[in-house]
Amino acid sequence: MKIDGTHYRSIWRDGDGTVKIIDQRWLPHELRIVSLESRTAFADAIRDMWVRGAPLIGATAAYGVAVQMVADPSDDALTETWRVLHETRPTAINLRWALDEMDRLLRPLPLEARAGAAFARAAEICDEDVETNRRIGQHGLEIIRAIAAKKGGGRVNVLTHCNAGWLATVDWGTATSPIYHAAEAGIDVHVFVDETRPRNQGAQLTAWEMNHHGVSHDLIVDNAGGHLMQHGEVDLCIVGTDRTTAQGDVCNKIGTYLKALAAQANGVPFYVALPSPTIDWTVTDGVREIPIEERAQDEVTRVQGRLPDGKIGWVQISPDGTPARNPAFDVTPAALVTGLITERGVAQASAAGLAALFPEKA
Ligand SMILES: CSC[C@H]1O[C@H](OP(=O)(O)O)[C@H](O)[C@@H]1O
Repeated sequence: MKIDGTHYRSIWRDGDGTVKIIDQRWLPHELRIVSLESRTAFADAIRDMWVRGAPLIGATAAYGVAVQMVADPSDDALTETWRVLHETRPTAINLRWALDEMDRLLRPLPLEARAGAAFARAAEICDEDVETNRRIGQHGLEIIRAIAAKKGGGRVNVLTHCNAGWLATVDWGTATSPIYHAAEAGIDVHVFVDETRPRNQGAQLTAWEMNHHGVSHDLIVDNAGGHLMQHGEVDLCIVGTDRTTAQGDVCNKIGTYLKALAAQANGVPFYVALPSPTIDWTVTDGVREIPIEERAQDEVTRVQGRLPDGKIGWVQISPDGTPARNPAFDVTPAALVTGLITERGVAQASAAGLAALFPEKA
């Protein structure tokens, strides 16, 4: 995506051969680019959310394997890298998908061929993600265009949760791709950006993206969405996903389920932007089977931002020693999902719906 005239992806291999990322912990206040040069650095970057978002986590892990193959291409190193990177975050299926992809590709190869093949595959995974998200945008654009037509060309108000933007992927984003495509098609689109506690990916990242892309938006507290829907101010919701089951149950950032309940209660279409690597074909019951990451309590008891001295830091918002729970995701049952916007088109949130678009998986 273009930032001040420069085109960025959220991860790339630089001309000097190093892998660069945008360290998202410092956005929106500072755009910090860092190199990841060891398996440990890649693991830290995923675990501590320097990069986040299911597709980007997968792409980062793929490059993490490639960097490790330079250091040590042995079978043991390949196995240990799978383990070290896989244990960083348990919920986004793209992490396991990418690690399995790399392992399947590399293990049959001679050691001396592994690093080159790994970097080539990691680059392909990035390019595939960009194309997948572009197609999601095209399919999602038609949904927004139809709503605009029903409103006589009036403004289409979209609510989104967390950041499923280009910062959560390699480019375009998933939930934001239809929004960007609609804006570029000249449709009057407005976005309600859920701040998304506790890590505020909406306030810090989606608002930053909307600003830079010139998309009209309002930042809202997470608890305002139901009220806006009740008052007819939301035409549709589009969110991302970290893992969607073959039956269409959608695991996404904590709070998504509540938005889906409010959407159903108010007759607001609730769409999920779903790149196919995010489908876990092995899971049937999302609510009971998808592992939900529990993150540190201090993400709840503190909030990060720019301090009075201009530095970026954390402010405690609750009494010392306040205990907290911090489940990072929840699961929205398929029955609450209007449609799954995939790179192959819009599917019903059901086994039949996904099988119709992905017959090879059925
Ligand atoms: C396009 S996937 C984005 C997805 O990932 C986010 O989680 P996190 O920021 O913790 O990695 C959130 O669930 C987004 O919807």
